[in-house]
Amino acid sequence: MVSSIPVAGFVMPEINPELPPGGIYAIAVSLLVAIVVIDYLFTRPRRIKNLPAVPSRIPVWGSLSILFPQAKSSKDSPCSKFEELAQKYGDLYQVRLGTRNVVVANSYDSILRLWCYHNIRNNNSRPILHTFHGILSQSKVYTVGTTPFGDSYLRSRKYMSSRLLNESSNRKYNSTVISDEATKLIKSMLANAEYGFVEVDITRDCQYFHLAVALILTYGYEIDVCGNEEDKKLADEMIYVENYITKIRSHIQNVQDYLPWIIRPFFNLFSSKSSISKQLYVRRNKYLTKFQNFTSCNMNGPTEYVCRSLIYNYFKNGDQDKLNKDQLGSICLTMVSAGLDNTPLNFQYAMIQLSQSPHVCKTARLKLLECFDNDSIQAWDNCHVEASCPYMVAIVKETLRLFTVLPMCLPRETTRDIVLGDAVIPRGTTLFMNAWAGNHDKTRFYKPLEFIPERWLDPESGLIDCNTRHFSFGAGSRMCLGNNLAFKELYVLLCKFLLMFDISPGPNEMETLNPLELNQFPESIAIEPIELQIRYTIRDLTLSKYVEAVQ
Ligand code: HEM
Repeated sequence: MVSSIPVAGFVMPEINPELPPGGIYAIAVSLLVAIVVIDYLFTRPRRIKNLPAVPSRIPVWGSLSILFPQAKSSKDSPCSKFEELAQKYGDLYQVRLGTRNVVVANSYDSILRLWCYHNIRNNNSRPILHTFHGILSQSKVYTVGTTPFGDSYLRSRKYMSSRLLNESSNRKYNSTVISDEATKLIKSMLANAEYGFVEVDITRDCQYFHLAVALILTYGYEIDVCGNEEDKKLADEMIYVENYITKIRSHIQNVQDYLPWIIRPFFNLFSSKSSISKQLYVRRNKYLTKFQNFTSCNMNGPTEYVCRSLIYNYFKNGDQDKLNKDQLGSICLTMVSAGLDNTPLNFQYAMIQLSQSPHVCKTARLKLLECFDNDSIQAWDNCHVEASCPYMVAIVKETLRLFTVLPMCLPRETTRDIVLGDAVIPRGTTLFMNAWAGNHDKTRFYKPLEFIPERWLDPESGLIDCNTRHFSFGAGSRMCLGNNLAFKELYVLLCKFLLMFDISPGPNEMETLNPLELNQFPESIAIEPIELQIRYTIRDLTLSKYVEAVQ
């Protein structure tokens, strides 16, 4: 309603603050129409023909509610929500998340179709995400796993694989380091054992173990968390910072990554991520520089560990033409962050399962000892050389499958068109692997939520059945590069723990063994079980005396 007030010879219109209800509706409807039109013209991603689509009724937003608000229970975790949608739309479908059209694979077969076979080279990039690549990584040096496809990525991956992780000579050396560090971990448990047992949640000790291995291989730096208070503080700082960064960089937690750039500042206003991440990056740089300086200072009088380290050999061999300093930095970053949570969390979950499965422990021990003439000391000293016990390999595989520490894997981006039946998934499309759904696919895994190591063994030969796989390390051309190292760490730890201890439930009551229900952070990228103590009782006194005497 407009009235008139005479001012100095002319008439000014006055807006009546009390708009009639019709006016408010008119404004609301115009706004809505504007949003729909803008969405239609600018932000709506193009749907892929002939591929089932989850209906998207909310402009700009689409189905982002799958990732937001934050999950409170296992049912709200994104992998469960995506799996639920698969019951209606099939195991492979497209879903609109903000401005992105994401293709999600939710079964064993659909993951193989999209990540392996002839598509193996067509989906080998990572999407650029605003929170991680824009805000968190201010130095623009990413881990190998988060670097988009290109020359830099290829060089880093190749160098890391050949010089550090996968060639037979470094695999042999890595196994020796793993064995020594596993022995140190168990020695510290023996030292803490009162009345012949110790009750502990092993995750933190296992993080120290993994960190020690990673620092020796990368820098030749020997961290001593048991004997040196400064080193312990340093290890705790690294574990805290790396865990925090992993949590806030998640591709399934940051809805702003999927929204138009114009809306993002609004989300950032209510989020302290930006300022926290700046502090975390300063803290991370501090320890990375410390290790780099350590190796540089020891170039002229190197210890054996320094001599075998990645950094020492990079400078000694003059590899600057193969890899520039940023790419080397990217590998170092990967080494200190990748696996720091994943490996220990898997190991703790294996211990949770074994504490409830005395028959599995008994069989495992018998089978392991059989490989070493029933001599526990020989088994202790040599179990790292080769993964020669199929039953132990089966336990590791079953843990990785059932636990699925990264239930939504890491996101991918297609680098070429992918043809799937009548559908063409265009280049540049984001793909999500629901690894949880693939690893618990009933059509492939009998009783998928039960811990059955035998499922990995050929019933006739007793050897590992190579026709089945799991997706906990991802799949295809960007599959986890550290899978051999992580596997060996789990294998050696498992062998040594089973040789040394009887593993039984601790004081905590376990209401469930379902990893999703044990998870403290259902919305997070990784499954982190609530703290659970397990009882480790020394079973072989001769062996424990032998290990205590090891220098
Ligand atoms: C149990 C422990 C671990 C698990 C479950 C795990 C899992 C994963 C997963 C799911 C991916 C994404 C794969 C894909 O997109 O298909 C990945 C990537 C990667 N992981 Fe691991 N990881 C573990 C330990 C490690 C360790 C110890 C290292 C390094 C020493 C490592 C290095 C990498 C690298 C470099 C990539 C990126 C590969 C690429 O993008 O080319 N991981 N990991």
